[in-house]
Amino acid sequence: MPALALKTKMTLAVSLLVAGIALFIGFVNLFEFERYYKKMLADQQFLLISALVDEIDDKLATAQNSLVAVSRLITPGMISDKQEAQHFIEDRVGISSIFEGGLFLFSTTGKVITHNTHHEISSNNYSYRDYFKQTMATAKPVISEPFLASFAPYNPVIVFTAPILDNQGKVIAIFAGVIDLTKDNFISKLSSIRIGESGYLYLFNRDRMMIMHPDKNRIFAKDVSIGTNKLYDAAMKGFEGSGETVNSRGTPMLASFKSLKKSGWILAATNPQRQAYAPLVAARRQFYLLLSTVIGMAMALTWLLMSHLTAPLLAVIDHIAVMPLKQGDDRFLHVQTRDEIAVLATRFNQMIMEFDSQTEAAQRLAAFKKAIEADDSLEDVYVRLGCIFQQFGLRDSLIYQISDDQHKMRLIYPSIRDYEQIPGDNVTPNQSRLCEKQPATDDRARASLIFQRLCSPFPGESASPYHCIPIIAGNSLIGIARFPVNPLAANSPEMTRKIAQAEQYIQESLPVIEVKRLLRKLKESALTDSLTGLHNRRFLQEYTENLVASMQRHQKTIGLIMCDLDHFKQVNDQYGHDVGDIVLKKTAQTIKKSIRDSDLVIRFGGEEFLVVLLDIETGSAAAIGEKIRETIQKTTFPLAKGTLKQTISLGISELPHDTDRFWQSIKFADVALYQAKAAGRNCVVRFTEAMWRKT
Ligand SMILES: Nc1nc2c(ncn2[C@@H]2O[C@H](COP(=O)(O)OP(=O)(O)OP(=O)(O)O)[C@@H](O)[C@H]2O)c(=O)[nH]1
Repeated sequence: MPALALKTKMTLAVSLLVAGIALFIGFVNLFEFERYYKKMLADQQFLLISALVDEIDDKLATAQNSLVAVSRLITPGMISDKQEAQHFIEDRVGISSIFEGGLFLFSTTGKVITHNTHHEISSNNYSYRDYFKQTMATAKPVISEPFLASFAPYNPVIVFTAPILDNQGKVIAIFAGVIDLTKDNFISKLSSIRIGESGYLYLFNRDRMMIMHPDKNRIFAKDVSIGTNKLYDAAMKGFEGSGETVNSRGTPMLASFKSLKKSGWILAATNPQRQAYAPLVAARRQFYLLLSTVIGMAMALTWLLMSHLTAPLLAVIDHIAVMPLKQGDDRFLHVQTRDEIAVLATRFNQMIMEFDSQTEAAQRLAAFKKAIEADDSLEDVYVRLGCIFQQFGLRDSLIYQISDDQHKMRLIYPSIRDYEQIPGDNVTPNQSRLCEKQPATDDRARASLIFQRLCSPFPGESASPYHCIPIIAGNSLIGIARFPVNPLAANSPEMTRKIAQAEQYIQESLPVIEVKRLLRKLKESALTDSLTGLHNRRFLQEYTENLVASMQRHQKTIGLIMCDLDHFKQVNDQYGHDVGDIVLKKTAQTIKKSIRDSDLVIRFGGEEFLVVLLDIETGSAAAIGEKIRETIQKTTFPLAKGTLKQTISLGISELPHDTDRFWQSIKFADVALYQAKAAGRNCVVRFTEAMWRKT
């Protein structure tokens, strides 16, 4: 099925609706009208023949009564005197006009005594005729069935009889009047009556014989055989009324039947349905014409209306089609209507705004990712995350970093320098019930790491709860972001949205955080001596210079002590390398313990350690060196069997006293160490300029 426009669909729908309603109403009315019209027509037709039947019955009765009245004037003398009878009949002008077929006086034997016709019929005997027999038998007036006269021109006739009785009531003669059906009289007149254009009347008797018919040839015919005309058959059985039927010639007719009282004959009026119902056909045609006009107008009106109504919608469609070419405010829809199309336009505009805000959010997120990738340190990333949370409106958010062993958490945002008293710093994660890391033994437990719900405050914090988002890298909890919330609005849509945003930024940061963590670890391992855990020479190169420069800016004194175990080769040779390693580790720990935490100990070479003393009293480095030497000397190194004693030689220099150049100062300490070795080892030698000149 082809795709139809909304306008077409609506037009079709409305037209169908109008057509349906119009058809329903029209057909109901038309049906009622047709029913009423047909009934009215049938009733009228029946009324007409009823009136005619009454008239014919009246006429027959009048004719018969007139005949009987005249018959009473006939005397027995007239019956025996043919001459007198002849005069009597000829004088009966009035009755002759009714019985224009002739007046007859019959003897009781059926002989014609006299008559007033011009035919020679006196010798005929009519005792065989039914009307004669019946009159003689009943001594009552009779109207005969039609029959052909026995004299020329042998016309169809009806005979009325009136018996002439003697004093005893015995029939002594019969007076008869003949009605010639071919002549102009009240019966033959029926054939000239027309119903409408081609409807007509006919008269038939109970023998199915046609008495009167417009078609003269059918008079006396018995040509309506049983079954050819159902109403005709019904009339034979006594039906009186009107109805539709098909006549013996196969034409559908509206026919009415009514029988005459006097003779029992049946008068029929029949009218071809085609003609009788012609007004109905015209009405039906009018109806179809009207219906087509109404549907046509409905279609045209609907089309116009829909064109008007869908115009804004089409404008919306056109606008959307060229949307990719538009920019800025041009992308928004402006609809003047206040209907669903306006709602559609509003939703569309909202969608664009939503799209814009999402694009902006995506761009912000992309910019954020770029920024954190460029950040130097992990701390910078966390600080940037914290700033973003502030931008979302998540004020006073906190970000904790979890130690690798998962036992300590340290506040990393806001900077500890700004908020030193914030509770939670160095609180173990376990102390906050909901922030604790679940053991990642199975998938469910792992999933439980990704929770996001209200945290109870840490011990010592105010009672206000937090939303908590764990920061998880791999299977490890590496941080926790906490957002203080108003308990009443903890789960408000606004808060949920902000937390979801924070969650998204954390998720997007995770790869960068992870990479930076790995890099840091890598770097730390590169700067650390794996045997002793001390910083190595590379660390010295990368970091110490800055530190020393800062000290110099603040005019602080830095002491450098170069330490070297005495005869260490022998330890290796005598006890093996493993023991040598143990000695080195313990020496490192011993040196570290002998100085301040803020001082640095570097594994400078194989069995060589460089101690960098920060911010010392000028000239005090040698004393610290001496302290180290003494401590080493007193230290007992345990062996598998027995113990080992070890001494150490130390060379001292001071910055800026000896030189203001760091690496040169190290060199001076090394020169002093050389002097200590030369002096017999297990001693501390302070660098002097003379030593430098010697080398
Ligand atoms: N076990 C062990 N030995 C090391 C390590 N690094 C350097 N050494 C050894 O330290 C010894 C240093 O020997 P030397 O430079 O001859 O000096 P010394 O034997 O201490 O003698 P003096 O310094 O002159 O007192 C060498 O035998 C190195 O193999 C280490 O990491 N472990």
